[in-house]
Amino acid sequence: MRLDHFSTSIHSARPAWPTEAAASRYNRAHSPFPFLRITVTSSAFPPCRVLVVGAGAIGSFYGSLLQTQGAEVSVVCRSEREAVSRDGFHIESKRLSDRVFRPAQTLGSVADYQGGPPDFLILSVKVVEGTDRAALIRDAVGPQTAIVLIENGVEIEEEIAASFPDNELISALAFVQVSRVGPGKVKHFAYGDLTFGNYPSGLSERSRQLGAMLDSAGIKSTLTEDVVTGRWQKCLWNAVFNPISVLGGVLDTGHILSGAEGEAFVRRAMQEVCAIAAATGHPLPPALIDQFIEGTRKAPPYKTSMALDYENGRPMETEVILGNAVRAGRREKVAIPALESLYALMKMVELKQASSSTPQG
Ligand SMILES: NC(=O)C1=CN([C@@H]2O[C@H](COP(=O)(O)OP(=O)(O)OC[C@H]3O[C@@H](n4cnc5c(N)ncnc54)[C@H](OP(=O)(O)O)[C@@H]3O)[C@@H](O)[C@H]2O)C=CC1
Ligand SMILES: CC(C)(CO)C(=O)C(=O)O
Repeated sequence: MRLDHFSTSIHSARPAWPTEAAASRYNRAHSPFPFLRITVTSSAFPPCRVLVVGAGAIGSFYGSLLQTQGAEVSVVCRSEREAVSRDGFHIESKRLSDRVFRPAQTLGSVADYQGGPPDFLILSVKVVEGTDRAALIRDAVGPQTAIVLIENGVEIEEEIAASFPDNELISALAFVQVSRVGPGKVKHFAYGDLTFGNYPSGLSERSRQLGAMLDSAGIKSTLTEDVVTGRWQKCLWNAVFNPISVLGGVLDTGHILSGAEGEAFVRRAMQEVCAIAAATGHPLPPALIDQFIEGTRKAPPYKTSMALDYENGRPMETEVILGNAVRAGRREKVAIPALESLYALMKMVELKQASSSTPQG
C-alpha cells in the first residue's frame, strides 16, 4: 500500500537533536552498547509533558519518539504495567533503529499522574465496544491539555469533543505497522507516517509543534486543516480491507487482490465509502480508489489489524472502522449494499467470537 497517498498537505521537517535529559535517558538504557550512544547539540523544542493513555504498540512507539525530542513522556498501561515499570519498552525497528523507552512515570491510571496536567495527552487505546474513552482520561485533562487521538475509525472524535469542549482536540491517523510481541516488547515492521490536524478543522500551534517534533524524530507528519476528510480517506481503505480480511478467514492483502472478483468487490465497496464521504460533505479525490488498490497490490502482503485481532481472539474495532461508516450511509440515505453485507457478516462473526469465549455454565 502506498501510504503516502493519504496525504493532503505536507509539513516540512525541522532538524533537531534530543535534549540532554533525553540523551542521558537513552544512553543509560543503552549503556552496554556504546555504539548506540548519542550526544546532544541543542534542543529545538520548548519543554513539554506528554501522557500516553493506552501505551500499547502505537502509544509506546510514538511516545518513545517524542521522548527523543526532549519531551517528558509518561504512560498509562494496563496489563503490561509491571514489565514496563521494571524494564521499560524495548522497541525493535529496522527503520528507526532499536531503542529502549523508559517513561518518566509508568502508571496504572491517569489519576496517579504527578506534576500537573500534561501539555499533550495521547489516547491510543483500541476503540472497541465497552471502552469509555472519556472516563479513561478525565482525571488527567487540565484546561491547557491538548488531547491527541491516535486511533483508527471514522467519526470517533465527537465523543471526546463533547466531553472536553474547552480542550484542543488533535485527531491523528497512523500509517504504520507496529505490534506488541511480548510484555513491554514492541516490533515496528514498516512505515510510520502520521496525518493529523485539529478537530473539527484547522491547525493549531500545538499541532505544528507535535509535527515538528515527530519529523525531527524521523516520522513524516502530514498536517491537514481538514482531518475529517483525512479520516474518510483512511476509512476508504480500512472499512473495506479490514472486514474482508476477517470474513475471508484471515486473508492478507495479497489474497484479497489476487483475483478479478476480489478486486471488483473491493472497488465496489470503496465506491460506496466514497459516496458516503461525499454525502457527509467530505468528497474524496476520484483517483483515490485506483491509487489505493495499486499501492496495496505493490506493497508486501499484509494482514490488517482487524485480521490480527480476530486471529488472536481479541475484540475488533468493527464499530468504529465499519459500523460508523454504515451508520453515516444510512443517515445520509446512501445505497451501500456491499458495506451493509460486510457489516452484517462481521456482526455474525463477533457473536460467534463472543460465544466461544464465554464459559458455558
Ligand atoms: N498497531 C498498528 O500498526 C496500528 C494501529 N492503529 C490504531 O491505533 C490504535 C491503538 O492500537 P494498538 O496500539 O495497535 O493497540 P494495542 O492493543 O497494542 O494497545 C492498546 C493499549 O491500550 C490499552 N487499553 C485498551 N483498553 C484499555 C482500557 N479500557 N483501559 C486501559 N487501557 C486500555 C491496552 O492495554 P492492555 O495491555 O491491557 O491490552 C494497550 O496498552 C487502534 O485504534 C488501532 O486501530 C492504527 C494504525 C496502525
Ligand atoms: C491501513 C493500516 C494497515 C495502517 O497501518 C491499518 O490501519 C490497519 O491494518 O488497520
